[in-house]
Amino acid sequence: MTDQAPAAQTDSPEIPGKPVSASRTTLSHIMTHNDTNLLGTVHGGVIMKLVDDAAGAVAGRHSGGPAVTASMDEMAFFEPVRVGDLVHVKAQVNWTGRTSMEVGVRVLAERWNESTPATHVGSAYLVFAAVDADGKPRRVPQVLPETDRDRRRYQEAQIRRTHRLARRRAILELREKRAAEGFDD
Ligand SMILES: CC(=O)SCCNC(=O)CCNC(=O)[C@H](O)C(C)(C)COP(=O)(O)OP(=O)(O)OC[C@H]1O[C@@H](n2cnc3c(N)ncnc32)[C@H](O)[C@@H]1OP(=O)(O)O
Repeated sequence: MTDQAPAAQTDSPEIPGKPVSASRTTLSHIMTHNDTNLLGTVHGGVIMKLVDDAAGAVAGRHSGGPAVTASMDEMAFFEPVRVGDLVHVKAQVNWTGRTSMEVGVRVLAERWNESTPATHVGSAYLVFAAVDADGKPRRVPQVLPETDRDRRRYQEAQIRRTHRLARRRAILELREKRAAEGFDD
């Protein structure tokens, strides 16, 4: 079940859809001692910055202009990243709404000077809103999934979207109810 049909599909036929592959991007970076936390492994915040950078590039490419991070959820770290790891941050648009896009990101790490298989060290889902020159949301092209994997990711993103909206609505309703009961918290 979805909360709505993507608006690009229904009320903005003048914007042609774009395939997932048109904006898919990989950002790669070698981790150094500047990137470590107090435990000596790479700081999660350093990885999150790369994730936001890669996702922002994808959102800008897909929407054809500026896009801002609206939310980042389900950032998961599976394995520690170490100094000397070559980190690849792979990002693609999973889903589009009227003015927002969900970008899925996979983080892989391999030793910078060894040809061993890369390890999947993290994943994240971010929502970006495309904005105009005044910072107001603007319409985005509908994303066109091309492979079975793209289609699965699109369907999973719709489920996350439904849950994000339901969670936001439930919290707003609770706050309104408490305010009506006289709570000032
Ligand atoms: C790349 C960077 O580093 S940017 C820096 C960090 N980010 C920012 O500064 C963004 C600050 N926030 C904002 O400017 C605004 O809140 C915006 C543009 C994200 C949203 O503006 P609003 O006036 O709330 O617009 P609106 O409610 O229409 O939301 C726009 C779209 O974003 C989606 N959205 C807004 N907030 C969220 C959220 N917290 N989580 C998920 N989606 C969201 C909406 O569902 C809507 O999508 P749709 O049109 O596809 O249905």
